[in-house]
Amino acid sequence: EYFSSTTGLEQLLRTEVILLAELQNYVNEITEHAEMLQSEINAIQAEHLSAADSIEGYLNNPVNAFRLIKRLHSDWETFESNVEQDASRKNYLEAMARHKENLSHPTLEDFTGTALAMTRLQQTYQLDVRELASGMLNGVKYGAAMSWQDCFVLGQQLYVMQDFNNTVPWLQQSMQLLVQQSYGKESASLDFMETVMGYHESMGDYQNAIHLINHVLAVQPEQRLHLLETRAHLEQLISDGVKRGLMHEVARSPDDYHSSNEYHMYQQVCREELKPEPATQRKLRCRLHRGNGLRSSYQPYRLEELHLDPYVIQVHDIISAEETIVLQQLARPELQRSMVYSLSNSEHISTNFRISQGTFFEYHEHPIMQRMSQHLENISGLDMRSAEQLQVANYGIGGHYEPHMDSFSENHNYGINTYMSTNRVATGIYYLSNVEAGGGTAFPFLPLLVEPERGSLLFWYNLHRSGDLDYRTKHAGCPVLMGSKWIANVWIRLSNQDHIRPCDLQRDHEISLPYKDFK
Ligand SMILES: O=C(O)CCC(=O)C(=O)O
Ligand SMILES: [Fe+2]
Repeated sequence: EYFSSTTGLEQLLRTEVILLAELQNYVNEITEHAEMLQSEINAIQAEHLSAADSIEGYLNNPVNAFRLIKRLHSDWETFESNVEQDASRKNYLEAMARHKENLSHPTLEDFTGTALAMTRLQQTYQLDVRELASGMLNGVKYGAAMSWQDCFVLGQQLYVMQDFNNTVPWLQQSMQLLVQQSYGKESASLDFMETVMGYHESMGDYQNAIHLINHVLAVQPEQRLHLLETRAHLEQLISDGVKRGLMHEVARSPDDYHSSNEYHMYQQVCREELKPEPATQRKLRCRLHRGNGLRSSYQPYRLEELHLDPYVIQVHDIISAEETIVLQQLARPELQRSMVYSLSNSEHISTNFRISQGTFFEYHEHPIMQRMSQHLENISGLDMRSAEQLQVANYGIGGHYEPHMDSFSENHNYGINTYMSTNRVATGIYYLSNVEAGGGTAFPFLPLLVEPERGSLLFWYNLHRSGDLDYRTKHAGCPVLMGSKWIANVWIRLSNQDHIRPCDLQRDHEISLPYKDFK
């Protein structure tokens, strides 16, 4: 699977390099062949030119007579067998068949995933389709523009995925680009345009369907008479005010999580439209923290409070840039599509609400990992023997993790009885990269956005002191708009932590209950 991380895309780029070389090879071969045939043509034409002066005189020459007969008797046959034996086409197709077997190729799921990622980015960051298609983001040119075909194929894929709300703007964008660009006038292009017209028609976008018909008719008025009828029909629908078609029919069902207030707030936090109140921020401090005295040989930590209740901190410059790169390199070959635990069927599944790739390590596998664990112990005082394995994860463009709790719900079945059968009291996220745009960690209820900062650690408690879930700590990874996001997750279990974070006899969980079923 390629769309869920940047490392997957690197493989696809390598595939394309090889395919490109193969096609170049084919073009070189046919060019060489064509050049050889051209020189034969030129030579024979030169003969004819000299014959044209005096045909009789030319043919009276026995050498010329011999050469003409020889050419027609054998040379032309040679040309034919030459063309027949030209293996370049066959070689190319065979090579391509081999490449299809051996090289990385995106699947339909990748294609669907990447189309979905585009609309996710568009919606979360409220991007203008026109700007996005022109290769601009927030007024900055970031890459090549999309062609009208690119926009159409994206629209078509969204149509297939029945995301009709998002289909329309992409089809319309493709229309707009089409009328600006010069387009092919050959029949195949016009056929394609008719197909595109059909999409507009079934969406109920009659105006644009007519627009396309006019384009096609301007080029081939006689051959495409059937379009006159379609156009008259569409014009009638418009003048009757008929609003039919998929774009008028589908409204997203209101119980979809993506229409909820909570999801809306999450997206606002990702866009930095929703921020903590100045009054709560004023109480926050930055300080140097010596750690809990366990390993005083470390430099004091540069600790920044991000929220007091629930307690969320970011500790800056804990691991070096070089160390973050080492961790990425160790993880790269092991990455797998990230899974989430499904309560309903008690197994790990891949879903669209978490799109990233990840892998797990034991802390003793590498000294950097061991130090990461020690730092967390030093900063929080928690017993790291109760930590889960280190999870390194990578998010590609559009990769995200929708709002969720890291702690397990009250009715979670832990199975066998070890430290793993207690809840996740705290979470630590080491950021192993910066992210060029988007990709922050969002807490919609606080409402807080933490920007990934290479080498820093984000830490918070998921549970109240009573051990109850603190629903305010619901959080998410905003979609990566530009760049590649690397993190390392540490989940610390409640087992053995009593001496550090004594549980409260008063249940202090009421304060977060309103967020439990926030919709
Ligand atoms: O990517 C992020 O910023 C958050 C990741 C996260 O919440 C998780 O992996 O549980
Ligand atoms: Fe999480």
